[in-house]
Amino acid sequence: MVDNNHQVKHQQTSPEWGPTAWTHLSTVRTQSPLIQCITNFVSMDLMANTLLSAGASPAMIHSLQEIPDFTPRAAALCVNVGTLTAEWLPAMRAAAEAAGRAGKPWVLDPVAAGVSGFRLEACRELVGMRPTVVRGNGSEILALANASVGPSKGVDSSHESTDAVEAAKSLAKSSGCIVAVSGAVDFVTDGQRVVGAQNGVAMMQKITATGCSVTALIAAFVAIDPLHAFEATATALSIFGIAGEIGMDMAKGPASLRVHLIDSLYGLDQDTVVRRVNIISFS
Ligand SMILES: Nc1ncnc2c1ncn2[C@@H]1O[C@H](COP(=O)(O)OP(=O)(O)OP(=O)(O)O)[C@@H](O)[C@H]1O
Ligand SMILES: Cc1ncsc1CCO
Ligand SMILES: [Mg+2]
Repeated sequence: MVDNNHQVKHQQTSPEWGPTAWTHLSTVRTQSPLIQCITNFVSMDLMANTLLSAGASPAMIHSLQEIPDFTPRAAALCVNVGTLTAEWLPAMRAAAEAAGRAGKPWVLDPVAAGVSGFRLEACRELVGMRPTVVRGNGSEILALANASVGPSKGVDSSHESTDAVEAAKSLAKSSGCIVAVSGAVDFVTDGQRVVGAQNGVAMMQKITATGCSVTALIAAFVAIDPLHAFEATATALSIFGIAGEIGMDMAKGPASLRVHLIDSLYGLDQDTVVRRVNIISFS
């Protein structure tokens, strides 16, 4: 499907993705799903504001003591290991378990999965608890799929997303999760099907926590369409990318893109979404 020169073969476009993406976004706006986020200190602000501007309701609630009461009431859970410590891991486990028991979807962001044995083991344990979706950058998905700690740039990717498509497929097959790899093309796979969302701008990589934030947006989309997690993951990635594209027209650099991205996500209308969604199938 993707050869060594990163040339994608057997592409197929589907006219249904635009209307599906609009249905997902407008349903998030009308239902305003409550999304529990256990996330890193860097991403809390952008993640919460991304969810709010999309119409969802974020709650950064991470204490172990509150999980039994709170997690079953959330529409979905987002777990992000960006600033992981041994003290935070029990809350992540407990929330994942509580979401699973309540039948609520949950999404894992395996930030910097390959930088240490501690982090890799924690991520692999969480993947074993069967998140609905795992979303990482190329290096993170490769580290998880290969169970390898290796030289890396930390939280940033040193791989293209195309480098990790086969790893994503094998991780999806072995875990039973939907796996998404972000980058110039955001790939989504269930182990069989692969689609690529081709929206977004490169400058989004220069804003910390855009990846974390799109993972939370995936949680919101999956919350309102849990039976179609594959599709909801692809449309969330595409919508976030479109917000970045429109935001970029007004931005002077990363700081102003961060502001305009949020404003653009808030202001997206049906015509713009249907016209700009660029998701293709590889089969
Ligand atoms: N070259 C690119 N062109 C277009 N969009 C991109 C590009 N690189 C990244 N993006 C977009 O930027 C967002 C973040 O993706 P990225 O792969 O940088 O995540 P990440 O490394 O996990 O980020 P972080 O850890 O800072 O949250 C995604 O929406 C992705 O589609
Ligand atoms: C920069 C950074 N360090 C730990 S988490 C995080 C946010 C992007 O993943
Ligand atoms: Mg990340």
